[in-house]
Amino acid sequence: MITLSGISKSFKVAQRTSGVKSAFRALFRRDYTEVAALNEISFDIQPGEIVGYIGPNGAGKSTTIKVMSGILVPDRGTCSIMGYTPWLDRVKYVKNIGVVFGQRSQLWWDVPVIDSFDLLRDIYDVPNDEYRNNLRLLTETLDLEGIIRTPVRQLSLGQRMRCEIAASLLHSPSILFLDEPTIGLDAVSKIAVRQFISRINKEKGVTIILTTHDMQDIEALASRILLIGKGTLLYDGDIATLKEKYAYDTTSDNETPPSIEKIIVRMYKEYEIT
Ligand SMILES: Nc1ncnc2c1ncn2[C@@H]1O[C@H](COP(=O)(O)OP(=O)(O)OP(=O)(O)O)[C@@H](O)[C@H]1O
Repeated sequence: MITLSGISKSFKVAQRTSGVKSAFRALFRRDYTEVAALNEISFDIQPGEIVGYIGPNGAGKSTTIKVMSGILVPDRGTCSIMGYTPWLDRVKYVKNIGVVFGQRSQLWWDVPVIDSFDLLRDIYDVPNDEYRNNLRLLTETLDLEGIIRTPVRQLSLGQRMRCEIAASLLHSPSILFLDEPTIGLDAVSKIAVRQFISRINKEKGVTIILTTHDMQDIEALASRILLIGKGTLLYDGDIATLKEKYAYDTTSDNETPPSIEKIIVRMYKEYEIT
């Protein structure tokens, strides 16, 4: 369903130094450095999987999600998702995917949530019956009834995040990219979001790629993880195997068996990516 092969992406970043002299010089000459965000990333994801995409800050997770959702064009490599190349077939492709960036909103700030939903229905050209059914189901399961007529800017983070997730699913996508969907949520909201993600995966077979720094998200949802560090894919395998491998590892502390959080910290150290 998803195949990435040798995806590389770098960014050209203007060097800025402080001081009036440097600012003046920068008007005429800019120095650039290149940041290699992704280096030959390859993996396959099958329909119905929930994959945890993890790695430390700046590892390249969001860049990968942006490439997979067609927002960024890689420098090299191929990406085929449901037969589409995301950045080439954007218009047709986006009907098949939902994307949630925990740190950004796809909802219009000043209007009631329902107006954003209606707009998304028009953008994605969702048939009326399908839209009504999805809206009803999402309103019930994500408990949106009391907030759907409120402007987005008046919502709490947890309320907004539930609306963001609903917004990403109104057009019944087969694939959902979740980039830090539980960031900043309280314990109750986190559990509610996790339960919902698990439910749409089980009941609707939605394939989910989840980036998160919250290892409890991973523990609760993913059976497979992809570990990325400094733009390179370092581990691709199931969590059960990792747990077996580290089952009797008591080097970091006395926790036996170690939690997934401890295992990941250990892996970050082993791969020298912290
Ligand atoms: N638009 C951009 N311009 C320049 N550099 C960028 C840009 N976007 C990302 N980068 C750089 O690419 C690298 C990977 O960034 P990315 O956002 O993919 O990391 P991440 O794994 O999602 O990190 P985090 O966990 O902190 O969100 C970082 O070094 C970052 O500074």
